Amino acid sequence: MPMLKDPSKKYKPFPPINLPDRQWPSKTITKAPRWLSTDLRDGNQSLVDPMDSEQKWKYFRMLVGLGYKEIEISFPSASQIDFDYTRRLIETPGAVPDDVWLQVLSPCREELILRTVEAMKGAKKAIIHLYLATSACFRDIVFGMTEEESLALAVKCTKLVRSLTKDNPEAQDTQWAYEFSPETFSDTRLDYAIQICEAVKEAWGSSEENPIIFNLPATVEMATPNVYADQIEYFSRNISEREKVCISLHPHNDRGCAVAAAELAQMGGADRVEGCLFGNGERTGNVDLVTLALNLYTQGVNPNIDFSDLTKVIDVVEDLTKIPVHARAPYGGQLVVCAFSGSHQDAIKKGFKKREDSGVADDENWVMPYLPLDPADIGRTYEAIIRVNSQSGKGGVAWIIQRALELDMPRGLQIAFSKVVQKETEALGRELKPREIQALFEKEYYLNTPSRINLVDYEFSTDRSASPVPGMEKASANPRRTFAGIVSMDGREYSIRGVGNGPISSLANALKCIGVDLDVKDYKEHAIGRGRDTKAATFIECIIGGSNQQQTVWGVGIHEDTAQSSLIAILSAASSVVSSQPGTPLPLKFLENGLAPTPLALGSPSLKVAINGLEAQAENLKQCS
Ligand SMILES: CC(=O)SCCNC(=O)CCNC(=O)[C@H](O)C(C)(C)COP(=O)(O)OP(=O)(O)OC[C@H]1O[C@@H](n2cnc3c(N)ncnc32)[C@H](O)[C@@H]1OP(=O)(O)O
Ligand SMILES: CC(C)C(=O)C(=O)O
Repeated sequence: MPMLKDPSKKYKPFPPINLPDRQWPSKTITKAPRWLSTDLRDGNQSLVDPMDSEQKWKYFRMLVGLGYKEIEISFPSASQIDFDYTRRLIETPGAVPDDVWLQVLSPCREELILRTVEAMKGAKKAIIHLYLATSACFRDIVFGMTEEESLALAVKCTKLVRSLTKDNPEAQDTQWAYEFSPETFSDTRLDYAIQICEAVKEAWGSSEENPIIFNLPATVEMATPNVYADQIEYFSRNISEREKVCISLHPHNDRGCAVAAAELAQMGGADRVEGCLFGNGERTGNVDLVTLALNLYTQGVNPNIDFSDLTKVIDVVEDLTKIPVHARAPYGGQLVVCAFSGSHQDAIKKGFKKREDSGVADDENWVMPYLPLDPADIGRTYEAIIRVNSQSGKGGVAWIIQRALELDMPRGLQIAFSKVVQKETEALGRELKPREIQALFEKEYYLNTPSRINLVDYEFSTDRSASPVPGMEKASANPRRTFAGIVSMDGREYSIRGVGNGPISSLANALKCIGVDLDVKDYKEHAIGRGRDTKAATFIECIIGGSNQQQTVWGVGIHEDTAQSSLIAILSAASSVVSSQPGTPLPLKFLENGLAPTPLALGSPSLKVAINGLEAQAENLKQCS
């Protein structure tokens, strides 16, 4: 049957709560609640294959390590596995830290309560948790009980627990606490929920030091989160001896709003939250404890749970539950601290740069586009933050090169190299990993890969008498440099010579001897590292081709010596020219015959050479051998 055109006959809207003076909307959460992890009970009971004792043991250790102090470990009357596991925890010395409460669940059935309490014998701190559904729907359909009958059963079972625990002279080594859940609370007539809890409180005998826990579950999430907040505030304002009561939340996620419901309901007065890591649990799950904790953290509130190594937590949870954490799960998802798209990457890169430049300490003032949390705080690396596919732009690519090689690429090089990356991602039809991008960069600019053209030997000489510009008198202000050296290209060696007003231009001019006609347009350098290990990184932008078909070519050089780094950058650009242009290098017969032929004269004059004038150009041609 298709979806109904008019669903209003089948589904009724949840009635609003009459609480005109509600206070919670103007409250903020300023401290962490008491947390109860029910991963090993509600989480476990909803797994295809519930955990065995060994797996529960491992999970428990992780929860303790994360900082949980109240852990619902089992439903001991359900299975021998759960019973034995409970015993093992209690009987193994040191397994349960002194400040951790073990909680176990039982229905309101005498024989099951007896078994449950028996399972907890000898525990240091034990919470016995009984549940009984109180909504009309459950009372009618499941139990066939009136409100009065349900109340009487809850009181009777509470008294039984009391007699077996805190009133039992033989059980005085244990510190007992009691939790009662009017299951389906959020669908229960509110005054009845309060009435049954009052009766249970009376039966248990609560105190301020050890308050009774009323766990008020949204067993099935049926309304918007504000309704749950109203229900909790109403309960909190109307239950007697509020100081002797701990109000606990247990939201399920049927409408996808469990986190919001838990947060608003804390504003409504709740003290404690029950849930599971990554929202495991019945159907759509219990409320996600990771999200709740890290939501608090990003508001500057310490959640008292340590998710510094969230990836490890994910590994353990996935391994034991056999349920993968969704790639987009808040905080934990594989994709949530990373950006693929160009404008996001650009903003994040600028954000990190600004943060670095401002010198702000790691634990201070997080202001970052697109990232509500510093990924480093939950153990995530930069590799996870920016990932590159065909949707990415220059910013993301530059970020990866910056992190991998410490190179601060000039904008023009970023644009040029991101086109190379784009081509590769499109050709492969997939994301490129940082290592692949680094390798592509090194190959493209001949870093760590043999360059087509290499310097074998060279020297510079300075001619202070020569005027760089014909007719200029004061030549010594701008001395001319001559590069003379041997380069190897594709296994052959050539002697080349060139004149310019600096090392870069003289080498660039000398390269004309082997048919590489490039003009230096821009030059940038910066230091890499500090102290003795400092290196220089040089980026040179060159122009090739005649005025009609000019192209930009980039060269990159890295060397301990700044001058060498510049020369390497020129050779890197020259190698790209040689590789990209058919017909280059020049036919060897020209080279072997000495002077370079016409193609040299056709290239556009370099800026430097233009200043030097045609005379220098002619001189360069003469230098080639
Ligand atoms: C919302 C929650 O998550 S509640 C926790 C749910 N977790 C589990 O159920 C996991 C463990 N459960 C089990 O192992 C079993 O269901 C047991 C041991 C509790 C009971 O097993 P069984 O006796 O075989 O009964 P069954 O599984 O069919 O449960 C239904 C019975 O429990 C009753 N029941 C359900 N909830 C409660 C309750 N809170 N108090 C008393 N009785 C209850 C039902 O009315 C029904 O009784 P009926 O058979 O007289 O009609
Ligand atoms: C036992 C109760 C607390 C429960 O799991 C629920 O209502 O979802």
